[in-house]
Amino acid sequence: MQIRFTKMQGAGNDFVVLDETQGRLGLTPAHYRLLGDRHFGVGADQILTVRPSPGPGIDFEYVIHNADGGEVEQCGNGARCFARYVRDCGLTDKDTIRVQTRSGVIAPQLTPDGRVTVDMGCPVLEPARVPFEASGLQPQQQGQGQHWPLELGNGGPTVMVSVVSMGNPHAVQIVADVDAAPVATTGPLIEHHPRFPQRVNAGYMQVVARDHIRLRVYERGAGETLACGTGACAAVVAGIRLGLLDARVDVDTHGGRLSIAWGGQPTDAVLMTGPATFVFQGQIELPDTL
Ligand SMILES: N[C@H](CCC[C@H](N)C(=O)O)C(=O)O
Repeated sequence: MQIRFTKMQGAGNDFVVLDETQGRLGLTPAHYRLLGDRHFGVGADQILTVRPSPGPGIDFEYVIHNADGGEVEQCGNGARCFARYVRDCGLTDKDTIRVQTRSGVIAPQLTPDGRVTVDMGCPVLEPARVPFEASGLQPQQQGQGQHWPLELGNGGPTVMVSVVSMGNPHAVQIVADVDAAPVATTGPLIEHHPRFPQRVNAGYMQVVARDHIRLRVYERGAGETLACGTGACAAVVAGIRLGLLDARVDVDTHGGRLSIAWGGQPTDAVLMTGPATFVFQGQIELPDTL
């Protein structure tokens, strides 16, 4: 079957965007893996699918699959590209759209400077709802936040992580220098750690100032990406709760800068602002069955 797609990127986190507003494509996890494959397919960190509104007050449905083919709850950089896509393709003329995701409704807003601001909703801070199995662990309390000891097994190190969900799970650790952080070795160990029954995105945050961090993320189902929007949100929420950051923070990633704002209360929404860029359109021949 021939599939038309649009390639987009947000701060270097790259996506294949599929349009199912006129009907379902009927893809399987193996199809999503092939689309994400950088040698045998198009290549992307995630595959984003646009679907029609599921009901009143909602403009679209937004479905996200990681490069490993698994469907996930949320993707922040993808939300900005989603908004850019539906506007540029004429699927909407709104500046602010309401989008149903697996983890709730988010509201991307196209801004005059060409960036996109997304109300990402409220963070989830209770460990059990991240989900993180904390039984038998004693956290180190710091400010309003906690550092949880995570033994990486096989004689590996014990790292201290803060756990936050933005609809998807994040484990954030503070490092002195992100460039020296062992992302490639400890990232997979954290992603697959048994205390995260849904696996987890592993964030490495260097605090530069109270309004500026550097961040790398080893993403669940995709490996290290050039930027992670929900990871930036989770890192800023963790840093504010630990008393290390103020309410507005610039997050520098290898792919570009994201700006995050959070008021500090669990009922406050996290606002993420960043770029959303069209790269190219194309079509690909996929096997009918995979
Ligand atoms: N890998 C993530 C999904 C994509 C998140 C990231 N690309 C973003 O911009 O938020 C997960 O499995 O939860």
